[in-house]
Amino acid sequence: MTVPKLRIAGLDKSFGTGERRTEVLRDINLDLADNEFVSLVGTSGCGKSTLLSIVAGLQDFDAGDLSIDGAPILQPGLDRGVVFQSYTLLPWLTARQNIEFALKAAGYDRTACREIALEHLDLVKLSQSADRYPSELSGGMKQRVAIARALSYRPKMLLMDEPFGALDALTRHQMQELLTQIWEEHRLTVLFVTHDVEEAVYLSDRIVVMGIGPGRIMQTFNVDIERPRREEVMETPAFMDLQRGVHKAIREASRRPEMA
Ligand SMILES: Nc1ncnc2c1ncn2[C@@H]1O[C@H](COP(=O)(O)OP(=O)(O)OP(=O)(O)O)[C@@H](O)[C@H]1O
Repeated sequence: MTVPKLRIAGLDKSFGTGERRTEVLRDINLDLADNEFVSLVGTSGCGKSTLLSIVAGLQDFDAGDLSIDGAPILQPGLDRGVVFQSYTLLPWLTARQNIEFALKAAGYDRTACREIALEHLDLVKLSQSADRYPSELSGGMKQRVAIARALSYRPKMLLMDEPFGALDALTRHQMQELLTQIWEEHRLTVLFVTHDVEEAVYLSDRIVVMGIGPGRIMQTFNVDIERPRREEVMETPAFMDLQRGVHKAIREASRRPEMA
C-alpha cells in the first residue's frame, strides 16, 4: 500500500470548553497523493482555515491522525511551506532578504541563502525587484515573494490559505497562471483554501466541499480537465459544468443540519 503524501484521518477539533465549546471540525478524512493539488471550498466558518492551520502545525487538534509521508505532524516544520492571504513579509527586509531570513533559519549558509533566494525570485519573475522593500511592492508582488519564500527551502507540501484573496481580479488571474506554471514544472503537493470556485476548478486535481455545523467533508469532485491548463479552458462546457456542480454542492453543504 502506498503511503499518501498527507494523511488526515478521523480528525476532530473544538474550540473552548464547557458551555463555550464549539465543535469546528468533525471526522475529517482526506489523503493527498504526491504532487496532487487539492482545494478546500465551503461557506465562511466551515473550518477551512482551521484545518489548514492544523496541517501547518500551528493549531492542535482533539482526535485523529495527521501525517506527512507517514510521519506524524506535531508542530510547524520545513516540510510544509505556508502562504497566507496577508503577505507576512518582514517590512524592514528587502524581498531577497525576506527569503534569505527564512533560509538562514532553516540552516543554510550565507552563500547558499543568497543563491537560493535569487533563484526563487527568478522563479516568481521578480529578479528585478530583489532589493526592494515590501512597501515598494504591489500586493501581487508581495505575494510572489511569499510564494518564493515558501518554496525556497523545498518543502514537501505547500499550504495556501486564500493566497490571492486580497488581489484585484487581473492580478489574481496572473497569480493563478504563475502558480499553475510553477506547479506544472515542479509538481508540488498543494492544499489550497479558496472562496473562488473558478480558481479552485482551474488549479486543482480535486475539490473538497466542506459543510458547516460542525465543519465536515460533504463532497469531493475530481477535476478531469486536461493539463496544461490555460485561460481558454474556463470557457469550455466541461469547466463550466464542474463550476456549477461545485457551486451547487457548496450551497447544499452550507445549510446547517437543523435547517436541512
Ligand atoms: N481561535 C479560535 N477560537 C475560537 N473559535 C475559533 C477560533 N478560530 C476559528 N474559530 C471558529 O471556528 C470556525 C471555523 O473558522 P475558520 O476560520 O476555520 O473557517 P473558514 O471556513 O476558514 O472561514 P472563512 O472562509 O470565513 O475564512 C468559526 O466558527 C470560527 O469562529
